Amino acid sequence: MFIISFYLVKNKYRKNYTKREFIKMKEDFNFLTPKKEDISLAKLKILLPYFKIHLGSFVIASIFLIISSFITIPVPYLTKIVIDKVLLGSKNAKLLVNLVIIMAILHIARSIFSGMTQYLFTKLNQEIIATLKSELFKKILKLPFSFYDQAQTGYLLSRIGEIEGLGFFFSSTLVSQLIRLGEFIFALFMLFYLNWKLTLVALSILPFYYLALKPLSQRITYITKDVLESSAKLMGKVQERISGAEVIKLFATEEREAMEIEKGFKEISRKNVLQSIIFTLFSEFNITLIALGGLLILWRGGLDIINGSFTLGSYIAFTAYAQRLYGPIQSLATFNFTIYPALVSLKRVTEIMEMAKEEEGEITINKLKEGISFVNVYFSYDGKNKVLENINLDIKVGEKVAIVGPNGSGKTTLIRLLLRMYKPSEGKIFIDSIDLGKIKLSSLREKIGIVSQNIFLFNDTVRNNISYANPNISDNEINNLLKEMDLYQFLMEGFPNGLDTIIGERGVKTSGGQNKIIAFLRAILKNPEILILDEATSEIDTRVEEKIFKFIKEKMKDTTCVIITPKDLPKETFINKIVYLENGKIVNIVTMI
Ligand SMILES: Nc1ncnc2c1ncn2[C@@H]1O[C@H](COP(=O)(O)OP(=O)(O)OP(=O)(O)O)[C@@H](O)[C@H]1O
Repeated sequence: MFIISFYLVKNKYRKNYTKREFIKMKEDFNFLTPKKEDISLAKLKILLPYFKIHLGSFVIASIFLIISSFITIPVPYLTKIVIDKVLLGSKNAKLLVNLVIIMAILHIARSIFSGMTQYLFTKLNQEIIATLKSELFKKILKLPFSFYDQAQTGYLLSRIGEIEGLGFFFSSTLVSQLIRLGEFIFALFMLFYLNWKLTLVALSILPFYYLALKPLSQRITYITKDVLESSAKLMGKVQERISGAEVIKLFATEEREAMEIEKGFKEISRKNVLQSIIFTLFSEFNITLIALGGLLILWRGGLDIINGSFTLGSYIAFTAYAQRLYGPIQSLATFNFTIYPALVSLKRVTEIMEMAKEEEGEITINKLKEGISFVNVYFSYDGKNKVLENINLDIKVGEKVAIVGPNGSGKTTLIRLLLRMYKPSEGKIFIDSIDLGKIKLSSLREKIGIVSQNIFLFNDTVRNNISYANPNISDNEINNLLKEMDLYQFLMEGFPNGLDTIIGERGVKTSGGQNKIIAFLRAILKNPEILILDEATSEIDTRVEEKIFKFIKEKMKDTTCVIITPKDLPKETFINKIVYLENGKIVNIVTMI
C-alpha cells in the first residue's frame, strides 16, 4: 500500500526519487508513530472570543448549510415513486412531470443555499484569520527582548502564516460534520426501512475504517508538526541569508549558501511527500472500501430482486441512500484526518499567544525632577556570566554623563537595563526614586530618545523616519530644527530629494553617517527628557559631530544625556561626569568642574 501511494504521489511532485530517498521515506513512515504529538482540544478556548464576535454570521451560515444539505433528501424517494408507481405502475405522464419539476426545484434551491453558505463561511473565515494574524503580530511586538535574542524574523513570519491552518475551525467543515452525522442517521433509518438485511451488509465495511484510521492519524499529526517547524526554521535561515546577501557575495559563498538552503528545501519536500503518501493511502483506502460496499449491495440486493423480495425502484432508492450513508462515513473518517493539522497549527499559534508579555509597571511618570539611580545592580543575560556587577551610579536631571569602557565592558547593557529591555538580576534602578519595574513601559520609553549603535531605519522617506515619534510634525518644524542645528544645508545637499528621499531597506541607499544623523534627528524630534547616544557619532565626520555636540550643549541644557563611547572624550566637551566601566564594573567616576 505504501509503495502504491508513493508512486501516486511521485507524479504530483514530478521528481524522480533515488532509491536511498525512497528507503529513507519508508523508514520515516514506519518510525513516525512513536513520536506521537500531544495535542488537545483544550487549546480551542483561545478561539472562543473570535467565535463569539461572529456568532450571528456563523449561525446564519450554518442554517443555510443545513438547508442546502437536507433539501434534496426526498429526491431518491421521489425517484422510487417515479419508477415503481409511475413508470412501472400508473404511467401517469402529468404526475411524472410534476415529480420531475419538484425534484428540479429542490436541486436549484440546494445550489442557491449552498452558494450562499460558501460565501458566508469564506467571509467569516477570512475576517477571523485577518484578526488573528493582526493579534499575533501585536503579541509578537509585545514579547520581551529576550525572545528576540532567539527568534529569527523569517521564522516568526512563517509562524504568523500558520494561522491560515486555523481557518478550518471557522469553516463550514465543522458544521458539515454535524450535518453529515444527521444525514448518516437519517440514511440509516431509510435504509433499514427499505431493507434491513441489505443495510447490515452495507454496514459491514465499517470496522475496516477503524483499523486504517488509528495508525495513519497519529502519523499525520507528527509529520504535520514536523513540516511546519522545519519550514519556519528554514524561512528564518532564508530571510537571514537574503538580509546578509552583501556578506555572502563579498565572501563569494553563494554556492555554499545555496547548497545549504537547497538541502533544507529538499528535506521539507521529502516530508511533504511523506505527508501526501499518508493522505493518498487513506483516500485510496476510502474509495476502494466504498466501491466494495457498493458491490456488496449490488450482489445482495440483486439476489433479492431475482427472488422477487425487492423492487428495482427500492434498489435504486437504496443505493442512493447508501451513498448518503457512505458519504458521511467517508467525511467523518477524513475529518479525523483534517482536524489534526488544524490542531497542530492551533497548538503552535497558542504557544506564542500564551507567552508572557514584557513585564509592565503601572506608574506613569511626570517630568523628571531628580534623575536616575542604579543601586547595587547586577546583570547576566544567560543567568551564568555576569555582564554587570555592583553598579552604583547617580545621574542627576540635566547632567551630561559619558560612559567610557572597552568593547564588551557592558556599556550598552547598562542602557538596555535603563530602557527596561531587560530586568536587573539583582539590585534596582530608580527614576525620580520610583522603582523602574513599577513604571509603565510606554511612560518610561516615551521619555527616552536613543541613537543606538546599530540603528534601524525604515524603508521610507527621510521625513517619515525623522518624524517617526511624531508623524504629524510639519516640514516647517523639521526644517527649523535642521537650521537650528546648522544641518539644513547638509541635508539638502546630502539627499537628492530632500525630505522626500527614500532611504531604502535598513538605510542601504544612504551613507552610514547620514543614517546616524537621521537617527539623531529622530531622537531629538521625540523631545526626550533623557537622550542616549550609544557610539552615535562614530560614523559622523568631526564637523557634523561638533554641530551635534554644540546643539546638545546649548539647546538641551535641561535634557539628561548619557553618551557611550569606547574612547575617552575630550575634556572640554559639555560632559559633567565620566564613568569608566571595565568588565562590567565601574572602576572610576570623574566629575568635571
Ligand atoms: N543579547 C545578548 N545575549 C547574551 N549576551 C549578550 C547580549 N548582548 C550582549 N551580550 C554580552 O554582554 C557583554 C557586554 O556587551 P555590551 O554590548 O553591553 O558591551 P559594550 O560595552 O556596549 O561593547 P561595545 O563597546 O563593543 O559596544 C558582552 O560580553 C556581550 O557578548
